[in-house]
Order: sequence, then structure tokens, then C-alpha cells
Amino acid sequence: MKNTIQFQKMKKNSEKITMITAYDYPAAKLAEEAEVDMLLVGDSLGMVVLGYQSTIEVTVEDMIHHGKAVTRGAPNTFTVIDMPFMSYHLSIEKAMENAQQMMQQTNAHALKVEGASTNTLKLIEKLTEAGVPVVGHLGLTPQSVHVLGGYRIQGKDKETAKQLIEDAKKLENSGAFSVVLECVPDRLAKHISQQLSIPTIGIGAGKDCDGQVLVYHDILHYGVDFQPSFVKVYHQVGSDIKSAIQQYHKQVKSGEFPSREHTFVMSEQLAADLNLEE
Ligand SMILES: Nc1nc(=O)c2c([nH]1)NC[C@@H]1CN(c3ccc(C(=O)N[C@@H](CCC(=O)O)C(=O)O)cc3)CN21
Ligand SMILES: CC(C)C(=O)C(=O)O
Ligand SMILES: [Mg+2]
Repeated sequence: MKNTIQFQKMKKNSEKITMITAYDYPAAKLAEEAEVDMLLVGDSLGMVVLGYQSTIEVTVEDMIHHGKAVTRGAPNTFTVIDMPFMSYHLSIEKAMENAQQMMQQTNAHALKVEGASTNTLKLIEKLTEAGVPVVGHLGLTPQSVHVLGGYRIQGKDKETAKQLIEDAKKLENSGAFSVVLECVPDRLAKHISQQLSIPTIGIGAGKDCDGQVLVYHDILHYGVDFQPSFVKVYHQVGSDIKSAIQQYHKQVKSGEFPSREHTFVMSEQLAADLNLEE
């Protein structure tokens, strides 16, 4: 399994870091077999697998439930888990307790938090000091969707771009071992990546980040309602799944399924002993 020091080395050696989200056992297993560098149990799970309207509905319990399944499926892959909406904003004590629960119950290797507020920076310091690796997350931070006014590209003007550069440095200085940059212009992400010694992981942030992350169900077009423009679909599994289910449905209706090969056929002897009709 790779670790935080190796991720740092990968950046130094210009070796790209690959990350994909996973929310359950089979997805984690397949991602591990595909040899991705890092898994993310993203709070996007609320939207992608639980059908919530946004990530705001996601709870610590939801994250733990799915996090456990992921680490069971990928025991040998470095796994990051998102701290959900407001689970790290009530107080530093409550945040640390939630962090402890998420680490101890899921066996994840690192936590991810959104933003760079004073309190979040303090939390990152305390977690790092406690031996918990932390990933930051800047740009489009979905837990603040109602402040941002939608899922929009961030850092499009001078002020917000400068703020993003500053925030990224603050995250690094607070001890974060990596930063996710979501939905920011390519040149801004490139500049931040060059300024930081910790690796940046981009999503909709261009090719010059030190790594890339995408949502599992997005690259597979698996039951997703919308598709951000930065997503590349590598295989359309959604339509494959649908047609398989349609065939099953039709074959049951028509009597084609189950055929003899999918049936426990009774021996002639027992049928005779029981006087069963043909
Ligand atoms: N399936 C899925 N994939 C994701 O990447 C994702 C989620 N869900 N849920 C949580 C957040 C929300 N995310 C989103 C959602 C929408 C856009 C989007 O539609 N963006 C526009 C940009 C619009 C603009 O120009 O400002 C796009 O065209 O990509 C981006 C990120 C990323 N995360
Ligand atoms: C999109 C990634 C970065 C994320 O935070 C999530 O999946 O929740
Ligand atoms: Mg997230």
C-alpha cells in the first residue's frame, strides 16, 4: 500500500497520482485490482448511491457505514474518507470525536475536509499532530453549495483566484498532506501545484495537477442523473446493466428462465417414491 510519504515522492518524480471514489465492497475491490493509487470514500455517496439532493444530507453514520465496506473491499489501498457536512464545525472537540469515530470504525487511512477557515486549519493541525493524515479540498466545495450558489467553477476572477492560492498554502502549512482542487481553471491549478510541496489532486482542474480524482459512477455512467463536463466516461455500464435486467424480466415472463441448467432437478427415484406427477 502506498503512503503519504510515497505520494510526496510521486509529486517530486512527476509521477501522476490516481484516485477514484468508492462507496461499497465490490467497487473498492475492482478499484484495488485496477491498481489505483488512492481511494476516496466521498460524501458524494449521498448523491450517487443514496439519492440525496446534495452532500448536505450525509451523516457521519452514512460515511462510516460505507467506509467500512470500502476498506473491506480494498484492504491494501490507501483510503481517504470525507468528513461530512458540519461534522467538523460545531466545536474542535466534537470535530475530533467525529474524526476519531471515522478513523477507528472504518480503518480508513486519512480524512478529507473542505475549505480553509481558521477553525478547519486548526482541526487539520490537531489531526496531523494526532497522526491522522488530512487531505484539504478547495475550489468547488459541495458542502457550501448554498453559499457558492450552485456547482460552479471557482477562482474565475483575480480576487477569488488569489484567495485560492492563499488557502492552498494555508492548508499545506497546517499539515495537510494533499489538496483536492475541484472545478478551477487549469492555469490556476497549475500555479497552485507548482507553489505547493504537497501533491494536488484535481477534479475539473486541468492536466497539471499532481493527480486526478473522479467519481466511480461518473466514469462508468452508472445510474447518474447529471454529468459534469469534466467527466470522461470510460464505459457505459448503466445501459449494459439496464439491458441485462430487461432480458431477465422478459425471460421470466416468457418462461425461458429458469431453464434446466439453473434448476435443482429431482431424481426420478424420489419422484416415483413420492408419487409426484410429471
Ligand atoms: N456524480 C457526481 N459527480 C461529482 O463529481 C460530484 C457529485 N456527483 N456530487 C458532489 C459533487 C458535485 N459536483 C459537481 C456537480 C456539478 C458540476 C457542474 O455541473 N459543473 C459545470 C460547471 C458550470 C460552470 O461553468 O460554472 C460543468 O459544466 O461541469 C460540477 C461539480 C462534483 N461532485
Ligand atoms: C469529488 C470528490 C473530490 C469528493 O469530494 C467526493 O466524491 O465527495
Ligand atoms: Mg466530497
